[in-house]
Amino acid sequence: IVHMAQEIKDKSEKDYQEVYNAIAVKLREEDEFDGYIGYGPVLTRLAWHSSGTWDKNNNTGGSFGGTYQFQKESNDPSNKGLHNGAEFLAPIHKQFPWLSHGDLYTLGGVVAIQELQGPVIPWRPGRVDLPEDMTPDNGRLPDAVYGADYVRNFFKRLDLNDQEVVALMGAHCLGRTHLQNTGFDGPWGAASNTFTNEFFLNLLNENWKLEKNEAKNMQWNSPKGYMMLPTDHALIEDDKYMAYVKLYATNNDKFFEDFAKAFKKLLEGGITFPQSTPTYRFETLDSQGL
Ligand code: HEM
Ligand SMILES: CCOC(=O)c1cnc2ccccc2c1N
Repeated sequence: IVHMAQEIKDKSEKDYQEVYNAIAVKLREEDEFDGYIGYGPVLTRLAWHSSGTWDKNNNTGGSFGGTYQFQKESNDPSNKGLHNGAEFLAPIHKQFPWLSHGDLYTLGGVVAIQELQGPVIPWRPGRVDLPEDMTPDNGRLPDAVYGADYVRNFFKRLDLNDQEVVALMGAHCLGRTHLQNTGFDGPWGAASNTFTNEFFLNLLNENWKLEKNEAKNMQWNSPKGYMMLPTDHALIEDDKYMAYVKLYATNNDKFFEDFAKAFKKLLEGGITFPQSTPTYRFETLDSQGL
């Protein structure tokens, strides 16, 4: 299967910046969601989950077709809680009906990272909605209970290497686990809505203890009230991953640079863009003085 992005001839950078701003203003205004964490983290996870179904071996799934809009995908147990992000974006789709669902879900993640003071994520439009029968099967997203070998093997399907995997996992600086969504919980003074390299500093500096949580899942907890999933902790159990954890803990610019590249690659997996498709680097509200 080839997913050729369509050339959007009648929309300019200004039009897409207008969509960016509409999402960003709504994000700024609706700040009370999830105990004042806001919608940034769940929008980031929605962009990742709508892209993370891709299988490079047969080019099925991925962000192109916007199939998260169909219940077969949004009801995947792996997607529990993400309806909050989709409901947040629904009015944006009404306001800009010309934007495909795939472009909407991925753009939502770009706005979230940038408005939470993360790096600029270059983004290209042209994803085309696919019919419901093209929705990938459930079960393509990763479980949290396994170790480094599982993580490495899982991300091979998304064509992502060790360095890209560690950079991407840095997005776990945002938001929190919710027991009713995934069976993981956290004593949550630590939940953050600012994009930093803190995830890597925590991994290296906290005193982690493996404990069974209220849902009978094992997770790593620290006396200061932080938590890590087993797949998070795996990054300091494996020498190759550990090297990148140390790099990003000590070099925030390098983390931002590598995260931006890897997140773009994740959001574009499986898509062929025509030469003529522009790459947009959006302004944040702050940088526009808005
Ligand atoms: C091995 C790979 C991964 C696993 C097993 C994993 C697992 C999880 C789990 C269990 C949660 C808690 C969800 C909840 O309870 O509501 C979570 C949250 C989150 N994940 Fe991941 N994740 C992975 C990779 C990623 C990647 C690659 C990104 C983005 C680049 C990401 C972004 C997020 C964000 C932003 C949240 C917070 C969501 C919120 O606060 O509602 N994760 N993840
Ligand atoms: C920087 C403080 O946050 C963390 O160390 C951290 C670690 N793993 C997570 C895994 C899933 C969701 C949120 C997570 C999270 N917020």
